[in-house]
Formats: sequence, structure tokens, C-alpha cells
Amino acid sequence: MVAVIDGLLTKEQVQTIAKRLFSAKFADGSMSGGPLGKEIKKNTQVAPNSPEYRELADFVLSIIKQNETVAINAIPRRILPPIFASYTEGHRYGDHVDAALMGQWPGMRTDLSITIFLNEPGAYEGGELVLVTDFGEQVYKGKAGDAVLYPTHYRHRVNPVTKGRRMAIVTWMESMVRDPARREIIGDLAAVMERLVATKGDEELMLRVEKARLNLLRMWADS
Ligand SMILES: O=C(O)CCC(=O)C(=O)O
Ligand SMILES: [Fe+2]
Repeated sequence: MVAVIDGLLTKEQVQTIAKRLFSAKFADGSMSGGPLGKEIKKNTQVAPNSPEYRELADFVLSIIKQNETVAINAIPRRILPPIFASYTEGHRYGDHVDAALMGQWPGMRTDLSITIFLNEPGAYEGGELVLVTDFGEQVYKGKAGDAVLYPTHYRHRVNPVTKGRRMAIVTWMESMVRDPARREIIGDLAAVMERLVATKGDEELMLRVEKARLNLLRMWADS
């Protein structure tokens, strides 16, 4: 299931990040593109050893961890320190599939990816995030602060930027529920529950839905 999260970052948070990124040192991002990296990945990323990186990464991680939509749909166990990427004219990230394991050995399994858009869609041409799914290509170009949360198993790309500059944050999560179909069932039940609470639904019904959700979580989650 792909979830579009409007305003994962507030305008103020986007501004805070953008201000710090302004002075950050960006390095060639093609080294981390897997075996095809150099050919298909052309961008720059904030160097993890740059002075700005740790503070920015912690700031973004704390926001992702607090987000309800992420919690409900991803049920994250671990989240990698994010990448701050810049795509200027001619930059792109061609069709690829992300590594299944990331981070220092033994690494973590990548169940979900998240892209957070850092500037407005009008600030650049091209640069869409495209997911290649069974239902055709899904194209995403969000407003500054919006995010797309998607299962990492999709083939995907970032279209070439033909004008302007695309700034985005990208990271990966390992879920306590590794099967996307199971995560979707638990997410659906959470959505039903949310609706029942908001509409002051029948208490017995709410109890049964919540019982089902929690017991499925108990059955399927590895903490
Ligand atoms: O920038 C994006 O939206 C996605 C980038 C990407 O696919 C990656 O870093 O693996
Ligand atoms: Fe990717």
C-alpha cells in the first residue's frame, strides 16, 4: 500500500531544514546506487560526515517516528538515518530496485521507503518519483513537506530534472510486520477504528475491531 502523507513536515520545519541544507556540503551520490549506480544515479547528497548531517538526520528521524500515518501503515522497528538529496538540471535516478539490506552489517531489512519533498513542485521541472506497479506507473511530485511512503519492493526511478532543483529526503524502514499484505490488514482495521472513534460508534463494535487488530498484531509482529 502506498500512503501519501500531506504535510509530514510543517512549513516551518521545511524552512529550518532548507536553511541548514543551504550551508551543507553535498557530495556525489552515485557511489551508493548499487551495481548500476554510476550509470543510473546522478545526484548529490549531504555527506554523512559533514557537520550539519547528524543534527538534520536526528531532527527528521524524530518527526518520522512521531507521525501517526507512518506508525499505522509501516509499524516501524528501525528507521535508517535519512539521505538529503539534491537533483539539479540533468540529475536523475534511473529505474532500480533498492537494496534489501542496508546499514552496517548485519544491516536491516528494507520493508518501506519514504520520500519527503523539500521544495514546491513548481521549483523544478521533471524530477517525479515514479513507482512501477502492477497497476501501471504511479507518479508522485508532492508539495514541500509532503511524503510518499511505499513498500520497498517496487521498481522505481526519479525522472530527470530538466530545470531548477529538486530537494528531497529519503530513508528506509524495517517493519515489525514484514508482509505488506498483513500490514495492510492491520492498517485497514486501524482506519476503521479511527472512524468509529471519530463518529462515536457502537462501543461493542469498537471493542471487537480493536481486539481483532491487536490480536493480529500480536500474531504477526516481531518486535
Ligand atoms: O528521491 C526519491 O524520491 C527516491 C530516491 C531513490 O529511489 C533512492 O534513493 O533509492
Ligand atoms: Fe530507490
